[in-house]
Amino acid sequence: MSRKKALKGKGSSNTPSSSPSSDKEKGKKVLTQSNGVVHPSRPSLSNSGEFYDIAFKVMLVGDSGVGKTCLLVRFKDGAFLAGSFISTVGIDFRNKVLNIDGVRVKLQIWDTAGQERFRSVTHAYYRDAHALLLLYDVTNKASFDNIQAWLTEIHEFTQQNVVIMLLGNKADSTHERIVKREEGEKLAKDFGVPFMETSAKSGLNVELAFTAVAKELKHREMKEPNEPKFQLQEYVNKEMKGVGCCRS
Ligand SMILES: Nc1nc2c(ncn2[C@@H]2O[C@H](COP(=O)(O)OP(=O)(O)OP(=O)(O)O)[C@@H](O)[C@H]2O)c(=O)[nH]1
Ligand SMILES: [Mg+2]
Repeated sequence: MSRKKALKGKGSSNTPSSSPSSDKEKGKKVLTQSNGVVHPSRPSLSNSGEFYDIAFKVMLVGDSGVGKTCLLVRFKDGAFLAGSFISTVGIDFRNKVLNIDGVRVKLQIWDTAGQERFRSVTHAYYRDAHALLLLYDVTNKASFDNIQAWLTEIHEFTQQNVVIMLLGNKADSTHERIVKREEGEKLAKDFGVPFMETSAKSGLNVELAFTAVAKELKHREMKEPNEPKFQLQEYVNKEMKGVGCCRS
């Protein structure tokens, strides 16, 4: 399999037409399959010095304030955006290349605005997504109660085989916690999606959330005929850290 340049750093867009087609715009040959998975045609080096073998689009969704932007910044830069809350306007993306079992997987991660008024912008991006991380805030009951509505919306606008993972974020907020971990687990079980708690603040399980999704996507795309199916929830259960434990 050949390799290709990862898109440069941070991007932002308010229209799907300016979604990450920059590889094509730069005149480089990119093989895009019908499901939108990108297998680049020849090697190249990104500005950050990273090659990749295969690329996927991942979206962060959930109510405003649940911590989507912070989760992405923690994953990409290893930092926490403390201080005043700046709500995302429209949609924005960042890239990160992960080494999954020797394969360089580029995740193009779309950070959406949780506010209702941007919902139609977000809908336009759903159909290209290979995976969604759906977040609620363990200190905000409304954000948890809205998960069912989010899932309905996701199923309406995404590809049928999209990977969905439910994340209960802000797990570091022990005193402010309203939603118990067991409630998150039950909801996820009811809807048949994998689940874990995360904290963009402490870093708890942040790397794992993205790695698990990347593993699932990579396995789906590159599975050998007699290789067993990757068990996402089993992998998460094995690797997951609990609150009060160590950093991810
Ligand atoms: N304690 C704690 N606070 C967090 C965590 N993640 C985010 N926050 C705080 O929650 C607020 C909202 O975080 P954002 O990441 O901006 O929320 P968002 O989901 O991107 O919101 P929108 O862009 O409006 O959709 C900020 O004040 C963050 O500092 C976390 O894991 N723990
Ligand atoms: Mg945001």
